[in-house]
Amino acid sequence: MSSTSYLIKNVRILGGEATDVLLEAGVVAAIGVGLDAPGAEVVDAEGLVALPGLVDLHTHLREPGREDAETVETGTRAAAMGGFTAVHAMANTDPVADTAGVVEQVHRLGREAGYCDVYAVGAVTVGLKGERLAELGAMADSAARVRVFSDDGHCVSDPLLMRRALEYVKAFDGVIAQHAQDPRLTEGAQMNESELSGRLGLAGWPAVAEEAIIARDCLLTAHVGSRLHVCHVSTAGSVEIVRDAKSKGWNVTAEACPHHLLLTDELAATYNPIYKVNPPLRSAADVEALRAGLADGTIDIVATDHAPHPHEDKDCEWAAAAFGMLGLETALSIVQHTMVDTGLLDWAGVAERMSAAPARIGQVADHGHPIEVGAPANITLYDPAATRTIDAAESASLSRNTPYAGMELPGRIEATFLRGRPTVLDGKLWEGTA
Ligand SMILES: NC(=O)N[C@@H](CC(=O)O)C(=O)O
Ligand SMILES: [Zn+2]
Ligand SMILES: [Zn+2]
Repeated sequence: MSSTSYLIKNVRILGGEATDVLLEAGVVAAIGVGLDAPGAEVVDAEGLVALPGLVDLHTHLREPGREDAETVETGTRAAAMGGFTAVHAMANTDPVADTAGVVEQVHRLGREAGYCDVYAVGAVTVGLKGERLAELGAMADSAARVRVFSDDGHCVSDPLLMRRALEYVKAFDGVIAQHAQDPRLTEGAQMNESELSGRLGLAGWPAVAEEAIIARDCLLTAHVGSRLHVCHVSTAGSVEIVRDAKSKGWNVTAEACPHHLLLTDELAATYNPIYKVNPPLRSAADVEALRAGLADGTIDIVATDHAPHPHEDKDCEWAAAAFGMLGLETALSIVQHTMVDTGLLDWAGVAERMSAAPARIGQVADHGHPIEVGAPANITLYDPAATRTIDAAESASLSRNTPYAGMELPGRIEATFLRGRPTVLDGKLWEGTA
C-alpha cells in the first residue's frame, strides 16, 4: 500500500483561501498554512481548487462483453483523468450484471486496476428483459455490496415489477435508478420530438415518454415508502415533476448529465451520430430548466452516463448508430462552463453535486467526505483557469465518441488522489508504485 505522503501546497479547498494539505497513510493528516512535512512529496497547487474526489453514479464500463468499447481498466483510467475516485458501473454488460457472480467480477476488476473504486450496479430484472426480478438480495449481500439497481438502457416499464423492486430494496436501503422511457411512446425514436424532428425526418422522442414514467415512479415510491433515483433527467417537465415530488417529502433523487446541460437538439441537424444519445438532446428551454433545477437542488447530482461505443457503432447513418457519448474526462469542465462560470453554482455546490450527494445516494461510505483532517484522502486538484481544446485521440477511454472534440473547454484536472495515492499527477495518469 501507499507509504509516500503528499504535501499539497497553497491549494484552495472548495475555492477558499490558499492552505496546505498533508495526505498520509490514506487519510487527510493535516490542514493549515505553512505546513512542513519532511519526507513528503510536495505538490505545488498554486491556483488550484481542491474538491473531494468525484463520484459518478452512472458509468458504462462495458466489461464483461464489450471490451472492444471499454474495459474496467480503460474506463477507470478515464475516470481518474476526469477527477473521479469512484464510479458506479452500469449493469447493461454481456452477461448482464444480474447475479452475485457478475457484480463481484466487476468490483474485483476495479480493485485490480486500481485507478478508481468501482461499485457495481445490479440489474433490476433478469437479463434486463423486464420480465422478472433479478436476485437483488444476493447482489446486495455479495462481496460487491450492491446498493444501486438499474436496468439502464431499458426502462422498468411494468408498474408491478417496479413496485416489487422498490419494495425489495427497502430491506438494505437500496435504490432503484430508473431509465425513464416509455417503450411504446418511443418506438423507433431517434431524436427529441419537435418541429425539427419532423423537418429532419427523424422519428420523434416526446418529452412525455420520460415524464410519464417519472411521475408514475414517484407515485409508486411514495406508495411503498421506498427510494427512487431518476437517471439522466432531460426535460423541463421532468424537473417540475421531481420538484413536486420533493415538495411532498417523497424520497426521490435525480441526476442530470453534462451533455444535457450544454448541448441542444439542433445538433441533430448535422446528422452526425456523435450527438445521438438516450435520452436525446433537448431544447434550449429544457437545458435552462435543467441548469436551474441543478442549481436549486431539485436535481441532486451530475452523473456522466459515460457511454463508450466503438467507431463502427457510431460511423454510420443516424438511425443505425448506437446511442451514447463519452463523459468522464469532460464532466467537470462542462459543469464549470455551464454552472460555475455562469454563477449558478460555487465550488461547494459542485462538490455536493458531484461527490457528496452521489456517494450518499449510492451508499458509498469511503467517498464524498469534506476535505477535513481524518477524512479518506480522496481528492481532486483542479485548475479552473486552464483551457484546453478537446482532442478525442487523447482520451484515456478505449472509445472516441466525445461530442466535444475540437471544442475549447475551461479547466483541467491536475491531480487525483485515491486513498492518498495519486492516480493522476501533473495532468497525466500516474503509474508510480509508491
Ligand atoms: N445513454 C445512452 O445513450 N446509452 C447508454 C444507455 C443508457 O444510458 O440508457 C449505453 O449503454 O450506451
Ligand atoms: Zn439510460
Ligand atoms: Zn446509461
